[in-house]
Amino acid sequence: MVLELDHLSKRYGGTEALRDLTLHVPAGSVYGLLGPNGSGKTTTLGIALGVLNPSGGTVRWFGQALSAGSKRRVGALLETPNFYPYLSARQNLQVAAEVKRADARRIDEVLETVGLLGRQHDAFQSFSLGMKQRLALASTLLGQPEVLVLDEPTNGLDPQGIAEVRTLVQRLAAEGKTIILASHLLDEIEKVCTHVAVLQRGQLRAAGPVRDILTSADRVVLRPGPATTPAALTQALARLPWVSDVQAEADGCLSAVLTSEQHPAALNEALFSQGIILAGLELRHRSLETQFLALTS
Ligand SMILES: Nc1ncnc2c1ncn2[C@@H]1O[C@H](COP(=O)(O)OP(=O)(O)OP(=O)(O)O)[C@@H](O)[C@H]1O
Repeated sequence: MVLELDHLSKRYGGTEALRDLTLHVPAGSVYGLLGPNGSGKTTTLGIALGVLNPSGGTVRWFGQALSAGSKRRVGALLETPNFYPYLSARQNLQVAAEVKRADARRIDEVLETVGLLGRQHDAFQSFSLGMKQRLALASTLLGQPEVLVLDEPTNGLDPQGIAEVRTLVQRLAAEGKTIILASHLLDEIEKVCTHVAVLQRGQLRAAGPVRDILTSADRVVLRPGPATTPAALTQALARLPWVSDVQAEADGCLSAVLTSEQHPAALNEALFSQGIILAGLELRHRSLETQFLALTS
């Protein structure tokens, strides 16, 4: 595991910002921390990075307690950092390289990575918010971190800026970096993350691969044919181990959840072989919003 947070708690006076939070980030994952404002994402990242002290619990990076050595392997972007408005992108990175004691010869490479090589001589103040955010990422990349920690990296960006930052995150992940990303946007988590932890009021609601947490709950709605009673259909469904959570719907219909490998057509076939003829079969996608609300309600 790249990062192991175990039983973290955090109190700010009377506010309990985190309660018994345990989450483990596998190497190579793009790990999303998803939750509404105030759910404890920033607090979690702050504790992980050692800028906030937890009230309880432990933080381990690469299997060890946080140290100067492990900090060097982690790059963080918690808020848009201050660059010099009149200096160019390149000049700002030169300053950053000096502050971080990073190799200034890597400036071309990081500018290329974030797609700003062509704008390297333009003043920071002329940049769009998305470009500013990409320059911030470039600055973080100067230290060649293995892990990137990003807090709401697309906040305040227009759709194009959002798309640029997302593409960049995906590109960095493809290069093998582990990325930990806090966001209140489901859509963002679904588009870029492999794993997600859902936080609500400082508590973990669910965690695991995005596919399991956010998209496994599509339901199939079955309308029995004229010769089939709902009871017979229920019995037939009970014989299929890959069908779960059968529920009655309006108009004598039933709905159920299939394991992710199974296609609705296979269900139709399996029921037909038991002598059940359906008058209708329809896949009902639960919107991510509905799933998120269900997780956090
Ligand atoms: N310095 C502080 N003093 C007191 N309370 C705080 C402090 N920082 C955070 N909190 C509280 O802790 C809780 C979690 O806040 P946190 O910023 O971690 O949430 P978040 O999910 O990152 O939300 P946001 O996206 O709004 O930053 C909130 O109730 C917040 O008001």
